Amino acid sequence: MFISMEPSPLTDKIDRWFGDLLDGLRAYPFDFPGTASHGARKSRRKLDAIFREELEARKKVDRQCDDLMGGLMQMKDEQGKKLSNEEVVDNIVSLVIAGYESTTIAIMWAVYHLAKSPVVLAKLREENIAMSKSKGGSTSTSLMITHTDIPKMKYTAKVVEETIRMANIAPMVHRVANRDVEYRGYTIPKGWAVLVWLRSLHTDPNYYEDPLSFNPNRWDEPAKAGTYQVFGGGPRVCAGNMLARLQVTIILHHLCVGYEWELLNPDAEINYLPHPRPADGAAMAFCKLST
Ligand code: HEM
Repeated sequence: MFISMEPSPLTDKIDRWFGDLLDGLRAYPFDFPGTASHGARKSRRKLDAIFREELEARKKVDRQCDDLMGGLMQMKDEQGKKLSNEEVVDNIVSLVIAGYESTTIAIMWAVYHLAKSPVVLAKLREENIAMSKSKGGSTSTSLMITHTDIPKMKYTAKVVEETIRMANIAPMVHRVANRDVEYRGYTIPKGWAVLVWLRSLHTDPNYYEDPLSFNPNRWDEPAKAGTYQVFGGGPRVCAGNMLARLQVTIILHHLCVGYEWELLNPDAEINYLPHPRPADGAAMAFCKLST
């Protein structure tokens, strides 16, 4: 998908290097052997080398592939200028981390919460089966949903939003104070790095009643201004936020119309860094829904 590689021992290594990179992203930035940050930098260099080698090989024989690297190689700005090698590689690494891991985790949490919330799942299934039938599908056969169907799936949208709130996939964002800022009697001096702890916003009972319960109905009303920043905010707000919502919606449609599932370890411990996920990776058993 990213560079059209078949699964191999090398792709396993690439997976591990991306894992190291993620570990370092949310760790203290201490760059000496044994730290997560040091490991992340080493793995980043290995990823760069692999992607650069592939890029140069493609350029040498003018090979065009229908994958992310191929798309980035073709991109031009308004002046017709293409991306440099470094920009192609940086974009691949960023998109895997920002756009692939994040959505995968959102989908995992959606399925996790639904497994624990049969009433919500039943309501979600009802809406999605009705949508499927209206398009000529049967109770257990989902059809392709399109951009005209999605705005009609009001309950599904609430399930997606509640999943993303609860998941806190990006528990914090990084900022630098561009002026002295007074906050609750403290001064944050200009130039200081700041961690904005988004997770605490989304789990604050002042803003979300019973914040740790999975309750899509809370989205009957929009969140209070400034209290919902799952995709960050300002000019650097997540570039893929609508795509992420779309991906979770589509996969939930197909899963809830066609399948049922259960968590194998519903009480598994949750790890919060670098991304929140159950310690067992959310092991589940799926089976096709009987008609
Ligand atoms: C549920 C899934 C996702 C979550 C929770 C998420 C969250 C975030 C957050 C919190 C930021 C930082 C924003 C800030 O600093 O204010 C961000 C940045 C970004 N995200 Fe996402 N994201 C998701 C999916 C995606 C997808 C699917 C893509 C693209 C395919 C994507 C691309 C990006 C990019 C390119 C940035 C950097 C934007 C910039 O610095 O200008 N994200 N995301």
